Amino acid sequence: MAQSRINAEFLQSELQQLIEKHYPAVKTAGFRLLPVAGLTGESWKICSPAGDLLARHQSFDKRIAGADRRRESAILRHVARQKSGPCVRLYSPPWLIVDWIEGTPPTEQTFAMPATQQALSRTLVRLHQLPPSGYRLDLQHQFARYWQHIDRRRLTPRWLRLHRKMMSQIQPAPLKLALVHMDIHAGNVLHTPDGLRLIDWEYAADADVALELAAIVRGNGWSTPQQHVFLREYINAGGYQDISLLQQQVNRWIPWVDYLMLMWFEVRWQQTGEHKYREWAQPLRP
Ligand SMILES: Nc1ncnc2c1ncn2[C@@H]1O[C@H](COP(=O)(O)OP(=O)(O)OP(=O)(O)O)[C@@H](O)[C@H]1O
Ligand SMILES: Cc1ncc(C[n+]2csc(CCO)c2C)c(N)n1
Repeated sequence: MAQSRINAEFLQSELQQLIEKHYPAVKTAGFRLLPVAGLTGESWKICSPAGDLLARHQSFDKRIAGADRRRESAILRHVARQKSGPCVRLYSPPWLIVDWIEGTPPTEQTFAMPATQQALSRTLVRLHQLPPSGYRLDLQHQFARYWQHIDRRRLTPRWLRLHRKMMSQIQPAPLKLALVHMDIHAGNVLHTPDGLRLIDWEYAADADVALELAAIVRGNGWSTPQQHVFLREYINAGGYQDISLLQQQVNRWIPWVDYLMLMWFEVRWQQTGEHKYREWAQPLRP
């Protein structure tokens, strides 16, 4: 705890210097740094009369967990014209500074409602119409990296067998390769006057659109009827023509998404010791 406070203080002063160097206008207008999302010092809201910003630090742990600020910055620039994500102001490793988006997130309840699903489907379809970014997602490569960071004592023979299977299986051939966000949940969506916008693009990459849809369905624990409503909305918004093919492909990706979630929860449990990760991993453990 004391260690993380010292780390946060160090990051705060590093960020302070970065702003003073790159933003004379913000320095002159005055600014405050507010930690967001816990006390690790990874994300700071920069509040200034010249406009609010969000600074995101690349930590070693987050890099192991698959987040990459360089990729995030490149992808945010790639989607900039659509205004579906925040605008990048500065990428100066290990810091990425983006605009703070004023908006309200849906609640867990409203997130699963038809109106939100319709708006989300439209945003996703537009995103999935962009050309790929050049950052291709390779799940097996990611699994292999996660494997190095899992507590060996938690492995079981069944898990070992599952890992071998996931590593040797051929991945489903993409139905439609596109830029996908890969971390869509109520906390990463904002209702704004410009429509629904997405934040937290740290896992975005090029992959099959059906993988994105499978990740949404599993990550948000949607029931089969909710899943159908959502896929129907995605089809209605022009995302794909054939619902049964899309449904079949989403189903193919589900074991991959479940394994991704298990591995990520296990890595985060190992890194942070936060019990929520161990609890979330439990139902996915073979
Ligand atoms: N560009 C943005 N504009 C407005 N609010 C934002 C923006 N980015 C993040 N936020 C807010 O700040 C909070 C923290 O964001 P951040 O992505 O840094 O951490 P997190 O989502 O809690 O953690 P993790 O990065 O591990 O997913 C978000 O929950 C959101 O409420
Ligand atoms: C390609 C890809 N890699 C890692 C993650 C990180 N992640 C895996 S499970 C989970 C929480 C709930 O789904 C998060 C944030 C991702 N989303 N997409």
